[in-house]
Amino acid sequence: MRPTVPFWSWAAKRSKDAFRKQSKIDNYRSRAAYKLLELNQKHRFLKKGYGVIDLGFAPGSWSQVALKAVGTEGFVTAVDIQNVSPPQGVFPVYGDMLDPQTQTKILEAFRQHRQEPIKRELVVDTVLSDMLHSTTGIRIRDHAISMDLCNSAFQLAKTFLRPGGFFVCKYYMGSEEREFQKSLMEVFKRVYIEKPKASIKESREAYFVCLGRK
Ligand SMILES: C[S@@+](CC[C@H](N)C(=O)[O-])C[C@H]1O[C@@H](n2cnc3c(N)ncnc32)[C@H](O)[C@@H]1O
Repeated sequence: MRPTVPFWSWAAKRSKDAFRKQSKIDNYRSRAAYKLLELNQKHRFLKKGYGVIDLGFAPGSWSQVALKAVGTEGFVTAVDIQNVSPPQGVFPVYGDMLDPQTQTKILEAFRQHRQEPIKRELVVDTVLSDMLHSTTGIRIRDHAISMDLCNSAFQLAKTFLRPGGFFVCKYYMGSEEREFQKSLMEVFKRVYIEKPKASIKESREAYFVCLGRK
């Protein structure tokens, strides 16, 4: 019988395959869904009616989780460099987040998709980034590319987030993370580093969870 505690609190003790199997049962596009579910259960950055930008959405399990959490009154705009169909109800923007033009594309997408006054279009509640490049195995290089992705997500968060808003950002551990964390702390009231249970222990990924944009 399924225990009543959250799935990820017992699955991690079994095997990483437990998350993959469960994602098939729960109809998530990948096991990454459980990372977001766990982070959100702890920090509550996805709520009914929220507007969310999901960076690096493909294949789409974070968008699925976000869409369910925000409901029909909220919206999810999802960005990826890959041309993957998003989950139904999620509005896609295709582009490279390292290209400054992509931010303009996102703004355009808001204009087309949301028929509201321009003032509202610039304000979202939560920016998620699960972006990661194909890692090379060379730690310094993988860390440097990841920090570039984090910085592009942070720039976007500063442009689009309302005061009090939230920013969740995956990074590949390395020497520049402290400096990046300091920049986050200038913009957000609280900044946490998290390693959710569905994240493979040996992997060097972790997440900044930033609460309360100043
Ligand atoms: C780990 S996957 C994200 C998984 C996703 N959160 C989910 O739940 O299905 C990382 C994604 O980041 C995207 N990505 C990597 N570099 C990018 C870039 N420069 N611009 C936009 N997306 C990028 C990749 O294409 C990939 O789809």
